[in-house]
Amino acid sequence: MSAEQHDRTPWTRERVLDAMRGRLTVSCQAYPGEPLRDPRTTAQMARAVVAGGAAAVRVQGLDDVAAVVAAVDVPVVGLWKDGDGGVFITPTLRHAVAVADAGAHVVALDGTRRPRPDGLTLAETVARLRETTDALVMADCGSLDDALAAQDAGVDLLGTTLSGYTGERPRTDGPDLALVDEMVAACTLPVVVEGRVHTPAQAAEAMAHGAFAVCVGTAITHPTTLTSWFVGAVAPSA
Ligand SMILES: CC(=O)N[C@H](C=O)[C@@H](O)[C@H](O)[C@H](O)COP(=O)(O)O
Repeated sequence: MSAEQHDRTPWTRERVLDAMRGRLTVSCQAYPGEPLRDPRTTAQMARAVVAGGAAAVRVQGLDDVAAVVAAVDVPVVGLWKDGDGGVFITPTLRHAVAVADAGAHVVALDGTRRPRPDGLTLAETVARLRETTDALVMADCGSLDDALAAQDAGVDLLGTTLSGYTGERPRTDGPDLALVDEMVAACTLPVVVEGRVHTPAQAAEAMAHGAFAVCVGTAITHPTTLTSWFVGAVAPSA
């Protein structure tokens, strides 16, 4: 089906989970000031990764979420990054509602135990969000304690997204498979392995560790970083 011929079947909770289960989600993000930072470009990138077999896409920013929802027929995991330190991934209820209103099928938000800027708990945020939307909620976690608390708070999916970025876990070279093991053993919710999955072998390893799905960003959609890897290899001292 082309992007012009949209499948209008609603993305129910079960349909979203079925689409993502055991498959690859690709994060399509360009950061402020970067050459590819444009919702139209993000939508083209999303179409490109779906053409390659991505089962879902993860997208940052309200305009980008809306553009991508209109461009592809796979679930869109939306988020709104605000700030660059502390709690910055969809940090407040207001951000989460806006992401859902932009059309995201899954709202990804900070799923850590840190205080949120609006003073709400994660449980309060999830409960209030559910009053306005049927979108699923993905908690971006940085540790097992985050994941257990997020599960208690009522989210639908747990991500390892923030492992290595909150001070609770080391920033491993590849995905934090030790955390994956802990989360798969201790949590009942689906675990999305996200963060520093840089090779197909690492993605396969994450699945073998019990991941519900794997989400890859940089290694597929961030050419500036990819280029720097090669630059460093070709001319290590440049
Ligand atoms: C920590 C943080 O801000 N993570 C962000 C979350 O949306 C993105 O910058 C990452 O690109 C995404 O999680 C995918 O991870 P990776 O690009 O490592 O495959």
